[in-house]
Amino acid sequence: MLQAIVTDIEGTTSSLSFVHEVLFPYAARHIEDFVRAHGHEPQVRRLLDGARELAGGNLDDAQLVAVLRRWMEEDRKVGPLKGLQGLMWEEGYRQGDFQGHVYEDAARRLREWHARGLRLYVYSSGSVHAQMLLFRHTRFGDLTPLFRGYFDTGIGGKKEAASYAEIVRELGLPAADILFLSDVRAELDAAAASGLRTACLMRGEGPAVDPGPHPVARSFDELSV
Ligand SMILES: CSCCC(=O)C(=O)COP(=O)(O)O
Ligand SMILES: [Mg+2]
Repeated sequence: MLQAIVTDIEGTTSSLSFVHEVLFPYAARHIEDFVRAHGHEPQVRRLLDGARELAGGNLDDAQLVAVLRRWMEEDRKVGPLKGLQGLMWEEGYRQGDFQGHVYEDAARRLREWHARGLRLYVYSSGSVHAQMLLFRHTRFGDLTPLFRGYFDTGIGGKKEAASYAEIVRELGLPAADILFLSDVRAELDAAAASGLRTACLMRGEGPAVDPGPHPVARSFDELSV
């Protein structure tokens, strides 16, 4: 029996264009000022040090900013970058520069599934902080009360079966009672390898994906839940 749903964000609950045309450019524009203004704060310093270590060099902050901008262009899913992006987006949400994009069908079905007692979780490469900000500031209001928990790459990469095995362990449910939703075939393959049910969201944005053996839905309305 289905007991829990774990959902991806970009391309699944939310549009690719919001992430790539609003969030990423906002962070790229603000990174330099952000590092100058907040680089001395322990949380930001830790993330910058983590990025410097990953970059493998003895870089000063200006060089590091250039590396972080390149990583954003390459859509690198690395923890320190994702952590810094979340902190920068916080200001954007607070100032009303943008709202978190969530498809209408996703907001409605998440509410319905929550009311039916299904346990809902998020698993995204964006930091947990960034995930909560997005769902807190939507045109449908604050959706964060719908979710029991949030996972980011701290638990492992989204294309690795071990990450889903760890999520199953944390949820304390049989893997077969958990449905994972994503628009990325490799993520769905990894979840299926750990025994989760899967469904591939194909919302018609971006290049068409080969869903392989995964059931396909064009919106949350087409999911058999
Ligand atoms: C958490 S909001 C921003 C999404 C993001 O930064 C990202 O990299 C998208 O990753 P996803 O795993 O949701 O495809
Ligand atoms: Mg996605």
